[in-house]
Amino acid sequence: MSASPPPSSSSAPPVSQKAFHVSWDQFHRDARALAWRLSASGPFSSMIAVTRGGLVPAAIVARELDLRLIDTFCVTSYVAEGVQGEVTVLKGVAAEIAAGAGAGVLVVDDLADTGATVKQIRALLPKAHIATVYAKPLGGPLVDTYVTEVSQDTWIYFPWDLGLSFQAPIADARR
Ligand SMILES: O=P(O)(O)OC[C@H]1O[C@H](OP(=O)(O)OP(=O)(O)O)[C@H](O)[C@@H]1O
Ligand SMILES: O=c1[nH]c(=O)c2nc[nH]c2[nH]1
Ligand SMILES: [Mg+2]
Repeated sequence: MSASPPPSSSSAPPVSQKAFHVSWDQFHRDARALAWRLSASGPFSSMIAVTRGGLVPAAIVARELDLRLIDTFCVTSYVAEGVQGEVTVLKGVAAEIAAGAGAGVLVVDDLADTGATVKQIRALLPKAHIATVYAKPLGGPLVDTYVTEVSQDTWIYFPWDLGLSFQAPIADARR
């Protein structure tokens, strides 16, 4: 799968140079690995999935940790690949879950990049346990648990954003 170079913008974080393509199988394994790590933390009474990317790992982690009370925190910030706009909260969390500043609440997202999204969640729920599958150096220190770190100049391509496509033989590039 080839990656088109991301667009640049003066307000954007460092333009990604590298591409990390994640298959469904790999994502499932990494989300399970996150659940294994989280099983040593907690216990958690409820979960918050950070939409949209957090919905997929949240389902996998909830299944592994037998969590059934799940809310969403609906937020968006990236307007295009590598181009971050304002972090906009479209929907907060239910009062009963937010009660107690998030104590006993597990928050799950697919990744922490600049950490802007995690900062929003931390401000709302300072006692929550925030977990992501992947993290970049700026976001990783703000997260309580993650599985794999990639460099800041790597763009992660998630399986729900990918499709199968023809690959030209390597020899073609040398002609
Ligand atoms: O650490 P940050 O720089 O805040 O970036 C990480 C966030 O960006 C992406 O979400 P996005 O806002 O693009 O929305 P999506 O989940 O709907 O794709 C990703 O799913 C994280 O939630
Ligand atoms: O698909 C994505 N890959 C990334 O690396 C990333 N960083 C922020 N938002 C992102 N979305
Ligand atoms: Mg997201």
